[in-house]
Amino acid sequence: MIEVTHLTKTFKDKKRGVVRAVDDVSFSCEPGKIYGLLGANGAGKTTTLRMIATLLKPVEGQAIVAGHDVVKESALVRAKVGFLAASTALYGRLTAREMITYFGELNGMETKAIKARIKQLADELDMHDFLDRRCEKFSTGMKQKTSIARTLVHDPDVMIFDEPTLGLDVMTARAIVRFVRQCRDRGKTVIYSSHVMSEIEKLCDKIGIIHDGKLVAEGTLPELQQQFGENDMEEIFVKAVGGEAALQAALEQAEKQG
Ligand SMILES: Nc1ncnc2c1ncn2[C@@H]1O[C@H](COP(=O)(O)OP(=O)(O)OP(=O)(O)O)[C@@H](O)[C@H]1O
Repeated sequence: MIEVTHLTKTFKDKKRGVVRAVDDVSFSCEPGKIYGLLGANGAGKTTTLRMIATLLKPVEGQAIVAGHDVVKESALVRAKVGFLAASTALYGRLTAREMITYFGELNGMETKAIKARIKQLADELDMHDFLDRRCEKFSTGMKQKTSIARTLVHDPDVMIFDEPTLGLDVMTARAIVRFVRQCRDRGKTVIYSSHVMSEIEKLCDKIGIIHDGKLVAEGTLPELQQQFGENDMEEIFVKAVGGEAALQAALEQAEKQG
């Protein structure tokens, strides 16, 4: 279970002054459900997820993850969370199996449990062909699958995926979406961030639209369709963020920041 209340994060930026990257965001996600966080570049998705995963401290508000406070009980939260970030890195000289094993050991797992878990992950993510090859020669898709496996080797209750299909071909993206669905079906609490509308639409039980640090709309797909009087997720999204001009302005701002 994840319960986020009034979560806020500010950054001091030389050019822009104080940036409210995440501004009074509240939402919750139950076990066996996928919460989709949808937002344009710079909307505040990664900052929100980094706070939930204990990598950043909120300036206000609270996040309770698997029963523990992310600030006061960060070690307990970390043991229960797997966070796949865009920056999740691999050591090129290790094979995928060595890499996953290493992270299993870091998580205090026993050899037998690691072996069984690698087999399960390799089956689910279709990794057997490259498990014993070095990561340095991997395609983007192979790297991403290995990153997912090493992030989730300890089979955490809470799984956070930050734009997991970014830059992947259709087949690899589909394999990853299928895998995320399996995690949900096994009772995991899943947060999935993306700016790919179709993925969010198909995958998520509840959708939160984040814009300029604020959660501007939330609901199941039918609820959002009813609220905005639109069937198409893209139209819902554009309406929720205040129209095309507001979206364009936010994207230009994000581009300037690089
Ligand atoms: N360390 C930082 N210092 C200053 N500003 C930051 C920092 N990290 C994030 N920001 C700013 O906070 C805002 C939200 O960024 P964030 O990375 O959370 O957005 P995002 O929705 O994940 O975007 P993207 O899809 O581009 O990854 C942006 O304005 C960004 O420039």
